[in-house]
Amino acid sequence: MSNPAAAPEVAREAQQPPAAAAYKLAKVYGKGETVVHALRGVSVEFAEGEFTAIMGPSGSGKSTLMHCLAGLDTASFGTAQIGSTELTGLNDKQMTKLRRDLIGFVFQSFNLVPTLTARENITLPLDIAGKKVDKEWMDAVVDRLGLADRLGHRPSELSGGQVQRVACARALVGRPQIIFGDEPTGNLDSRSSAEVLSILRATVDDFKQTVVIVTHDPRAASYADRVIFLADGQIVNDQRGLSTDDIYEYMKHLDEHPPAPVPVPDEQD
Ligand SMILES: Nc1ncnc2c1ncn2[C@@H]1O[C@H](COP(=O)(O)OP(=O)(O)OP(=O)(O)O)[C@@H](O)[C@H]1O
Repeated sequence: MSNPAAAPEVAREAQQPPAAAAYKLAKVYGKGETVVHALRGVSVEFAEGEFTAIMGPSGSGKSTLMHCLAGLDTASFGTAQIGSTELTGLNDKQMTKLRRDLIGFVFQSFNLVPTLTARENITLPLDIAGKKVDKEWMDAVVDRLGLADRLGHRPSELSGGQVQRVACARALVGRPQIIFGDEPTGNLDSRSSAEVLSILRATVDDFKQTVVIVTHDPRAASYADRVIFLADGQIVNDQRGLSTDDIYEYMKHLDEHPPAPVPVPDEQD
């Protein structure tokens, strides 16, 4: 549902349209006594060619924000955009095409197809879209993620970390305009985590792709150019160039001093 009052209010970060944006995005679950305001009117733009990490305490709305931005969930109020396309205006078919053409996903819940090999899973989105696989890039991604000798294996023959790296390769291989990751290193050991994060970093630095991840891990967030902190469905801090220690300290501060909830847009109107 689109809210006509949801005019963009955030300052444009760059001359070109943002790779993704939310304007006064609100998400309400349930009603009456069980109502949950998962997002309380969040406005944020993600500039092209930037790596952003979204952090915040459990239940602060990180996944909800990412799912609304990626067209996997719909907002109760406000708008979400990919490039200049407003997602609320799209039908199912248009949404599927937009997700397929422009977005790469590294979500833990996005399972691989069990009957396909790792290689087939990685190229599946391109095969479906009828696009050619860039072999050089595919080899680089697969090498970097340590999957070269696992390409013929099916998901059941891979470890959890390898499955997650295959999902990461699948998201990267088509060089989508924007990559969303929900805890992309959640199940990985520190070495595999570093590989996944450094390849995400490289897609931003070398190919000017846009990456947005949700993470609980300050070390993972420190790979990002920008860290957005959510608490109780609102953005409470938005900074660039933070170190692991800075992020850790701010998360501690958030736990100790949770901000007061802001009124949600439907209450304001
Ligand atoms: N389908 C749903 N029905 C009801 N409430 C929901 C639903 N999905 C999420 N919520 C609630 O919305 C709030 C935000 O959830 P969300 O998953 O976005 O938080 P999160 O910051 O990603 O949390 P975590 O770090 O624990 O994954 C939480 O209070 C959650 O319980």
